[in-house]
Amino acid sequence: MSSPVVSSNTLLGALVLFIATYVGWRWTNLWRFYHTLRGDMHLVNLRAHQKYGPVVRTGPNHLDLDLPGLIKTVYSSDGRWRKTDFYPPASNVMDGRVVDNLFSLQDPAQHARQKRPVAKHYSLAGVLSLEPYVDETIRLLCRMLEERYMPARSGGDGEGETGERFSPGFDLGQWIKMYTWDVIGQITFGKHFGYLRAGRDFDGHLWLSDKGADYLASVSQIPWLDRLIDKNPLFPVAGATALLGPTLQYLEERYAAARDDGHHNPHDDAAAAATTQPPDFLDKFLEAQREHPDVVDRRQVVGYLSINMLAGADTTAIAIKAVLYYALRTPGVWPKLVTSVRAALDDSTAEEEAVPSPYAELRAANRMPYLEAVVREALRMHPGVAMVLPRYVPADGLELPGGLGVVPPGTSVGMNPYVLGRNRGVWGPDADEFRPERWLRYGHGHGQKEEEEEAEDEETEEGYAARLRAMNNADLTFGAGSRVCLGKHLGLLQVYKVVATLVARYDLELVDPAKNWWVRCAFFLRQRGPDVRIRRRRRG
Ligand code: HEM
Repeated sequence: MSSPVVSSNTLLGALVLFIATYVGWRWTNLWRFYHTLRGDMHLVNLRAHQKYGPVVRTGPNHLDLDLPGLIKTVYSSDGRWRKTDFYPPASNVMDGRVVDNLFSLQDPAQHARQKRPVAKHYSLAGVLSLEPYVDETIRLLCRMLEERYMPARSGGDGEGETGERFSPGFDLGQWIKMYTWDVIGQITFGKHFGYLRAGRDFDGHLWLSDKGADYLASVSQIPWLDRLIDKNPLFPVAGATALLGPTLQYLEERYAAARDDGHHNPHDDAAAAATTQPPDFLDKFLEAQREHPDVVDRRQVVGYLSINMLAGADTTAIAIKAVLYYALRTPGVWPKLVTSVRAALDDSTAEEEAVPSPYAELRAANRMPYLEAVVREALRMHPGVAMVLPRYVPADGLELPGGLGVVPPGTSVGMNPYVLGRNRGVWGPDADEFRPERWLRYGHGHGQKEEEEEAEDEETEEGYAARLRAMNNADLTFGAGSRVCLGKHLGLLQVYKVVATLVARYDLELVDPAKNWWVRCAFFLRQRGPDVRIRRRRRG
């Protein structure tokens, strides 16, 4: 649905209608600030919609919408729906100057200019070139888990064919977080940060990234606060900028290495021939600097690097943890996932040092439809980003459906992926249930609502395509339009490969299936856990 052209008189009338219609009045941005500090904004948004309907006022100039039909309008690619002042706090300060990044930029022209030199590196083809880095990190994750929780095979103690018991319980989620951070270090700088090897957050950076998210999510509700704190030119108090510390350090190291011996510089033919490592993101960004000197300077390279850290590691960890948590605790799902993944993969995946087949091969051939369904369902139930993604209404206003009125230009409107994921109009009365089958074709061996419905309830191909389209159209997990997530392919590659590897190699169970996990919404919907027990896969 596109926005209608509205005359100024109509707009005045619309404004009155607007004021009269909306419930859930909020005269100050402070309550959003408060709930962001509390970490329950996703639930507050959801309950508000359950109580007041699809349009809720959440501040003097803010409207929160639960209208999937408007996603294509509000998150369009036409450059008219600008990101609001919510975003600039995510910029960093370097050498006393504010450095914008692809996430924080508001101006569409500047954003397009900054995105052009690097977009191809985040395409599926670009990301596949980084797959060896992901594989290497998955191997390291497995090695560390085995050393710590599955020491040498004992055999013959009556505990099954491999003779192995389940380990004591531990927080697998923390290992997943260390895995995604090490992947980001590896693909960005060609070097793990070292969390997996250390088995802990040895430099406090993972903790710092959580605190950075807490800071950003809350000051972004009252953006001038950030200008007093992080962006204060006189007395800066590090906010988002603190996250840049390790990035700058690695950047300096890599600049120095490139200067000293040309190591791993893809433009140095001798060095390129001597290394089997594919170029990492820093190589690619430095190449962008050479190719587009008018757009990319050294600060810009830091902007690109910082976004990988800021947007790429925690979101991916959240997704993987959600997949494991929901699949393990929902009756019937884990055994089905295990059967389908193990059937699709070569048995050698369970062996030492192995990771599943190339990502493109697995997904293109749709060899693991149930894993695909589980991932999509986990992202619906627990999206990595669970706050409203706000945009300014452009000059011609926004007509709401169902006679709800016209929203005046300049109003901040947006939708929350978490709320959209529970919209009963799209997902049905079981929207709160984790049911991967909803992503599959009913009646084809894996997709029926109830087993007994299978025979009479075969879904046609067209029917399934239409249903899938409706679900895809309501999905804001990765944002949409010109500001859609740049790292979607990269994130999903990491999710699929690590989950498939864990399922293929190990038996897993939750320590306490009845226990709900700890969740906190600070833009990212981060969790603690899942706490699991693990053992090597049993044969037979
Ligand atoms: C499963 C993992 C991920 C999820 C769920 C996710 C989610 C999102 C969402 C919802 C947005 C839109 C935010 C908005 O409109 O306010 C976004 C933007 C973005 N994401 Fe991701 N993300 C993931 C992984 C990644 C990775 C791995 C990277 C890069 C290494 C990345 C880089 C970005 C960037 C650069 C943007 C801003 C795009 C722009 O405005 O042009 N993301 N992400």
